[in-house]
Formats: sequence, C-alpha cells, structure tokens
Amino acid sequence: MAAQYLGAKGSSASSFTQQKIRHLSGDQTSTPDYFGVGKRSEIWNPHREQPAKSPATTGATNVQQHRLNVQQEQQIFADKSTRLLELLTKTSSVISDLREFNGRHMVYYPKIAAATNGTDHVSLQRQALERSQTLINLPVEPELKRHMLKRSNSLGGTEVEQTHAQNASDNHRILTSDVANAFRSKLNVLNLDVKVGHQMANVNSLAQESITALLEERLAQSIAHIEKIHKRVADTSSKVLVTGDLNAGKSTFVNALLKREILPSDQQPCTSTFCEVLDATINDGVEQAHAVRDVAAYNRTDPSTYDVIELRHLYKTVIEEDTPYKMLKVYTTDRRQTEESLLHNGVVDIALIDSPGLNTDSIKTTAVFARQEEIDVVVFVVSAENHFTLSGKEFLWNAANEKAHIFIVVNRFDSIRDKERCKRLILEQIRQLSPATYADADDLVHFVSAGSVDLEEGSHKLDPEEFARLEERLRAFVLENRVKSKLSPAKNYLLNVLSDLHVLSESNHEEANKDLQHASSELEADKPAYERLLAARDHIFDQIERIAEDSVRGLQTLANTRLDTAVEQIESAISNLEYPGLFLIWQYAQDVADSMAHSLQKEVKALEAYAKDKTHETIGQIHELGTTEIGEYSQIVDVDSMFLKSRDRRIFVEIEATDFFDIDFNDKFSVLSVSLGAATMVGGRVMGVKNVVSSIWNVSNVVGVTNVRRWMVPVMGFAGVGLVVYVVSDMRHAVERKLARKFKAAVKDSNHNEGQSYRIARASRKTLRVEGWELQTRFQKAVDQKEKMRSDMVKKAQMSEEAMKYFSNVITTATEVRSKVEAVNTQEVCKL
Ligand SMILES: Nc1nc2c(ncn2[C@@H]2O[C@H](COP(=O)(O)OP(=O)(O)OP(=O)(O)O)[C@@H](O)[C@H]2O)c(=O)[nH]1
Repeated sequence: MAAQYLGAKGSSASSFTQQKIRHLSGDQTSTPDYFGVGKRSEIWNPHREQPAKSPATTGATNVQQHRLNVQQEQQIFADKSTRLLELLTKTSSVISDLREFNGRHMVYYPKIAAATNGTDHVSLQRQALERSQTLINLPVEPELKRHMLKRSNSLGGTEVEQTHAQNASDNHRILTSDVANAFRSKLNVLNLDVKVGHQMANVNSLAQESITALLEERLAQSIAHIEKIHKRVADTSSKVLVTGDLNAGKSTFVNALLKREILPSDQQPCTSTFCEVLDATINDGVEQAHAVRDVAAYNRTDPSTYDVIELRHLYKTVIEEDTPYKMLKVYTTDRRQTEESLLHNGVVDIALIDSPGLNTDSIKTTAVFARQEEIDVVVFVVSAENHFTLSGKEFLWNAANEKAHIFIVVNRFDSIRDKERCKRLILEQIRQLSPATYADADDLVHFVSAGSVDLEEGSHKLDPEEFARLEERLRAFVLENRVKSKLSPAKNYLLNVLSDLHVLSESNHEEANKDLQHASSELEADKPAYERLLAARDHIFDQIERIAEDSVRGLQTLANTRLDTAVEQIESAISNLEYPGLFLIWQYAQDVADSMAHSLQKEVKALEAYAKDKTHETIGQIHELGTTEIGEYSQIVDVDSMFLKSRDRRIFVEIEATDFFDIDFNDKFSVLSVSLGAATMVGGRVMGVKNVVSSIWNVSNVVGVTNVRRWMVPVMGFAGVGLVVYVVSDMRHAVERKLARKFKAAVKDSNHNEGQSYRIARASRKTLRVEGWELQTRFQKAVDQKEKMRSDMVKKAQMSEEAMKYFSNVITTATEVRSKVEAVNTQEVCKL
C-alpha cells in the first residue's frame, strides 16, 4: 500500500527520503510537498481518491519500500523525540528557576479589582489598612505616632505619603476584571482559578502569600508532568490494548501476533484480568509472569510488588474468578528474527495488553484503561459471527471520541459463509460508531481468522494473506500513532506551558518596571526631605547641647554669686535678733550661729527653687525645638523630682569663750585702749580710745617718764575697771562680730558655696540631659525610620531590576524554546 505514495513522478528513494525527513522532522522552510504529488492537504484527506497503482510496482518492491519507509520514519521519529526531550528538559529547568524565583520574590499574579462579592472589598480594605498600620506599630508613644504621621508630611512627604504611594503602587496590581480576565484567559496550565464545587473560584480573595503557594504548587505539578511526558517520549515502546467482546478471540489474536501460544484461550470466557505481554529481554531474558496487585506500585526489580508465575501455570491464574491481581505482566521471548518480531524489533517495541471481554462489569475498567495516555493504540476485536454487542458498541463509541482511530479486527471470519454480506454489515456498523476509522477502513478494519495462524514452533508456514496484511498495517499504525500519542501531547503541553511562562513573564516584567519607576521616583522625591532631616538632626543635637549648657552654667554662676553675697552680708541675718541680756549671752551666741546657718540654707533653698524654674524653662525651649522639627510629643521630664533629697549643708560654728571677747592682746594698745574706753564710757564722755592712749603717750614724752610713773598706778587701776565695764558692755557685739567672722571662715574653708552651686547646676544638667536624650532618641527614630523606608525602597528598586532582568530572560528563553517546539511537526505523519 505504501507504493501508492511513491514514485508518482519517478522520484528516487534517496531524494524521497531527504524530502520526507526534511518535511516530517519539521523543517518547514523546505518545500512542503515531500511526496511530490501535490499539496500537503491532499495527503491527509481521508476521503481523497486513491492514486492508481503503478503497474510496474511489484509486491516485493512494496515490501522493500515499506521497510525503507519504516526506517526513515524511525529516524524522523528519533529526531523529533530527541528534540522534544531537550526542549522538555529546558522548559523544566525554566520552571524550576521560576519556582526558585517565586520563593524569593513572589511572582505577581493579577487580582481583579471589581469585587464580585463583599469579601473582595473587605479583603482589599484590610490590606490597605494593614499597610497603613505598619507605621502605627512603631514602638513609640501614640501621640508621637500621630505627630510623626503629621510631621512626616512636613519633612518632605514621608510615611503618610509613602503609605498612600504604597497603596497606589499595590493598587496598580489590582486590575479591572476585564483586564485580569483577559490575562487569565491567556493562561492554560498556570491559571490559578480553581474549581470549588460547581463554581470557579478566582484568586481575588487570596492573600499574596497564598497565591505564591498556589503558584508554587502549580509549577511543581508542571515539572512533575513534564517529567512524566519526558519518560513517555523517551520510552521507545508502544502499548497496544487489545479489547473486545467476550470470547471474540482476543487472546487467540494476541497469540497469533506473537506466533506463540502464550495466553490461554478457551471456548468459554476466560480472561479475568489484564495481561500485558512484554519482551523478556526487559526481564533479564527470563520468561515468567508477574502477577501484580497494585499496578502503580509495580516495580520489576522489587519482587515484593508482584507474585511470580510460571508461564505454563498462566491459565490457572488467568481464568481465576475474583482474582486479587489487577494485571499480569507476561515476559516472553519472541523467537522470530528481530525485524519480524513484534515485541522487540529494533524499530518499535510493542507491548500487547490483552483485556477481559467487555460486559457490563468490565466496560468501565477497560474504558479507563484505554483512556490512559500510555496506550498508543486500541485494537478492538469483534467476532464476525456476533457483530458488535451492546457493550462493544458503547466502548467503541466512547473510545472513538477519545482516540479517533481504532484498529478493528473482525475475527473468526472463517466461520462466516456470506463473507461479503458480513463485511458490508460490519463496516456499516463501524461507519456509525467510528466515522474516522471507517474512513480509513482499508487500513484499519481487518477481517481475519486469528485461529488459523500457525503457532507451531519452527513452522515456516506463511500467515494467511489477510492476517499478514493486518500485521503490517498494525505495525504501521503503531508507528504512525506514537507520533500522535507520544509527541503530540508533549508538544501541546510544551506550547501551553511556554505560552503561560511568556504571559506570566511579560506581566511580571511590566509590574517590575512599574515598581522600579515607582521606587526610583519615591526615592528622588524623598531625597530633599531626607537631607533636611539629617541636617536638622545634627543641628538639633548641637542646639540642645548649647541651650542646656548655657542654662546650667548661668545657673551655677548665679548660685555662686548669690551665695557669696549672702555670706558677705551674713550680719544682716542677725540684725533682727533680740538680745536677751548678758546672763543669756551664751544662748544669744547660739542663736546667732543658727540664724546665720539658716539664712544661708534659706538662700540655698531659694536657689534650688530658682534652678527648678530655670530648668523647666530650658526644657520648654528644648521641647519647642523638638516639636518644631519632629512634631508634638509629650514631655516626660518632671522638674519636681529635682532636689527631692536635701543635699544642702549646714554651716556649723562652734561657740567658744573667746567668742565673747573681741580683744586682741597682741596689740600693744589693746588692753590700755579697752581700759580707757571703759573709763571714758564710765566718765560719760566717750572719746576715741586710741586717741586717748596716744594723748597719754604724747604727754609722757613731754612731762618725762618719772612723772608718768608717779600717776600711772591710779590710772591703771582706773583703766582695769573701765576694761571690765567695756568688755561686759561690748560682749553682744563681740559675739556677733566673732561668730560672723568664724561663719565666713567656715563657709570659705568648706568651699560651701562652690559645692552648693555645683550641686544645683548638676541637678539641672541631669534633668536637661534626660529631656535632651529623649528628643535625640525620638529624632534618631525618625531618621532611622526614614532610612529604613529609603533602604526598603532601594531594595525594592534592586529587586525590581533583578526581576526585570530575570523575566526578560525567561521571555527570551520561552520564545526561543517555543519556536523550536513549534518547528517539531507532530501533525503530519507518513502513512507506512
Ligand atoms: N473458528 C475460529 N475460532 C476462533 C478463532 N479465534 C479464536 N477462536 C476460538 O474462540 C474461542 C475464544 O477465544 P479466546 O481467544 O479465548 O477469546 P477471548 O476473546 O480471549 O476470550 P475472553 O478473553 O475470555 O473474553 C476459543 O475457543 C478459540 O479457539 C478463529 O479465528 N476462528
């Protein structure tokens, strides 16, 4: 039959081969007409008129040409599958990279803005609120937060604007339903909308993290699927499922193909489970059957996954009703020459699967089996005597929908008397059940007698002509079909997933670009405010230091001066003291000492009060400075806590007996003067004592020493009395003078004034420092916050740049891979 495609214009086999390889391997730049018989579409029109056979074409040439075609087909298939395998690997690695990227950056997947239900709005509002609350969660006073929000505006549009800008930035990710739906409609395998019940739930209500997780899951599934496809494309064998009505002769047919009595056949329905016949070379050349309970878990190299059954005992297992086995893997050797072998012929290894006859119980299982991707060809065996039963029709009808072409074997044809009528009736049934199969009936429908095939070992008897032809067509059909069943799904999946990667990457590239623009413009717009903030911070730190130091120094100087003055004028502290008289002079002295001490202490207290006021005033200045720069905040420092513990020192003056006499015995005139003083007081005339003494001195010089001696004694006596009188009468003032002198000396010796001034200044400095620190901390927080925001923006910009670069690479790779996948032609296959 292959000859019908050949030599119409007398083309040589080699030029035919080259044309065909170019064409079938997808080199679509070359002339599409590889058969040289006209337009390509003509080749595939099932209703085409068959070209007339060349009378010169002999059967031998046909066979030879068929074999040549098979080899070429094999070469083309190998080329296509190698290319697809590479492209599958490449695509898988692109998806793996995307998974990794999704883990780091979160791949963007658009959401729909127009809420379809209340939840969407609530969710969007919540997101916006969460974003705006980021600032509110800062570890600062509520009042400060409020003001920082307010102030940040004056600092050049920081947090509040950023929050709005962030919202705007994120909102641009939320699309109108039309745009998002348009985006999603472009997605095939990576569309994240999931079916919940009878409705499609979209991802709007999901948080970005959930979308990321969903996408991750989808990408992982995609990689697993590609791995499965890869395995299938790399697998050189094809699976042929043989099914049909009960007792139609399926097992007999499989044996006829194998030219061996492998599967048991019986007049009564006997096949109770699926039997897959495979080449024994796969099983290290050992002929045996593996009875499998769990097909998914079956592993030939793990004997725990199956029971071994000798081939000669197969019958018992196969006919066993209620068998626990779901599948029998029958490894057998095809004793024919390699090129004649069906199971292992160097071109395509075929595994034949015999199935239980169709009835109401088995139809479902068989239909599921037939639908499996790994089934390359479905062969339906129908008994020529019974035609299609109801189960057979149902199966064929469904299978035809899935696989389009079914290979139909009408068996037991030898038992039919009116063969033409039988053919006509059965073909009519096929026309109704599977029009595609009917259209190719010449190749796909075979009337044979499988029971007539000689299975005798070493027999050289040729197969009946019809069966030989069936065999040739079946091999060709398997070869043709594996392009459809193996390569087409691979190609389609790759095209879908690559298209999705392209769509997703374009959208992400666009988003990353928007993010980059946004981050860059935000940084640029914020720069002056940031610089102002930094300058203000440095300035304010200096200012605080200066204001506080000026205040403290002023306070210390003032305290010192005032205390010195107070000491200087300490006599005024006793001016109002009542003198209790000579007899209580000791008590009076005590009172004088106390008064002076109290007076100084009072001054210290007054200075402390002043220091509080002054400190309060300075705190106010610092606070005002702070609020001007970072907004209102509460003052935490309390000046009332200053000087809570009394640290003033009382000046103690020890009262001694000498404090009552203010006479200097070292002075040569002292005693005399005191006596005279007393005398003059006694005489009622008070004159300067020194003047009197010097007058006497002058007189003695004039009158001579002898005369002086003569009247000196009475004078001295008189003076003594006077002295006593004077001392007694001056005792109050003597006490006051002496104690004042002692007090001043004590103040001076103890450095009291300096000490107290220093203490007052230190207390003020301490309080001011707390306020200064508070402001510095708050300021630093504002700076840190701004710097964090800026560094986040920079990171965002960097990430956006990285994302743009990454997605543009994905776009390039996906485009390249896609065009290579498209170039693999899986539509047109050569009919062998
Ligand atoms: N006359 C004739 N009998 C055949 C032919 N092929 C099979 N048979 C007989 O039909 C009966 C059933 O054959 P099987 O191969 O067991 O049929 P089956 O479809 O595998 O049966 P189940 O798997 O049990 O449904 C057997 O007795 C075969 O000898 C044939 O071409 N001609």
